[in-house]
Amino acid sequence: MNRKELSRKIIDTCLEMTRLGLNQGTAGNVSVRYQDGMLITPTGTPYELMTEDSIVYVDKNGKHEEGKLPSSEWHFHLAVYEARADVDAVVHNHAMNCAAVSILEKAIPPIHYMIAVGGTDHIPCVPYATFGTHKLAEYVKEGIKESKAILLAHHGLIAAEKNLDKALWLAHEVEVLAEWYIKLLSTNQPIPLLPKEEMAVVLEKFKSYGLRIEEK
Ligand SMILES: C[C@H](O)[C@@H](O)[C@@H](O)C(=O)COP(=O)(O)O
Ligand SMILES: [Zn+2]
Repeated sequence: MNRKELSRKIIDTCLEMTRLGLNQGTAGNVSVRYQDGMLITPTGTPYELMTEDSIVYVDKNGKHEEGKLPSSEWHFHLAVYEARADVDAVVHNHAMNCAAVSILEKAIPPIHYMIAVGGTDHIPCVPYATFGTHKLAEYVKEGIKESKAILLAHHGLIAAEKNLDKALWLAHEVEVLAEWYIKLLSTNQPIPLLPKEEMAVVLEKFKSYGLRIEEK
């Protein structure tokens, strides 16, 4: 895809993220790896007002093109691309249930085998740091090596995948897991978890299982 097509795809992903109920207002941001850096949504801009020209190129050193302001979270988007050569798209949101679990500063444990979507047996939660900081990017860089989906304490979710469709799919799956977890916590009952051995089996199976769509 050329830059214009990728920019359109970024905006469509943002709009779909809101349509799926995974975000609200101007929260969240989306990027794709591009040349030696990335294309990313602009800061503080309602998704429905974005055009292809609004999308900002940021190089691998964090230098952005003139006349445009990238998302305040450009540090952690770059950090994801540095940490993982296997992902080319990043979605960040403040989805209701993911944010709720992140406020508890909890990882989502193996309540259901779909927890394996991130590539490990839980969805980690990285420590809190102020939005838009190097500190937050440092935490993200470590966390994302463990799992393609991570919670940011007192903030929200990051999902990284090979393309935007897959990253959004992952974000949606994790929001469902987070909703189940919040419901389970509210029962005040002990929560049975899948054993490590079973999660190892599922994780192995997931290596050859994936979303069978290629991005258009
Ligand atoms: C304050 C921001 O909303 C922050 O939470 C950031 O993480 C976010 O989600 C949206 O910021 P940008 O509009 O700068 O991408
Ligand atoms: Zn945010």
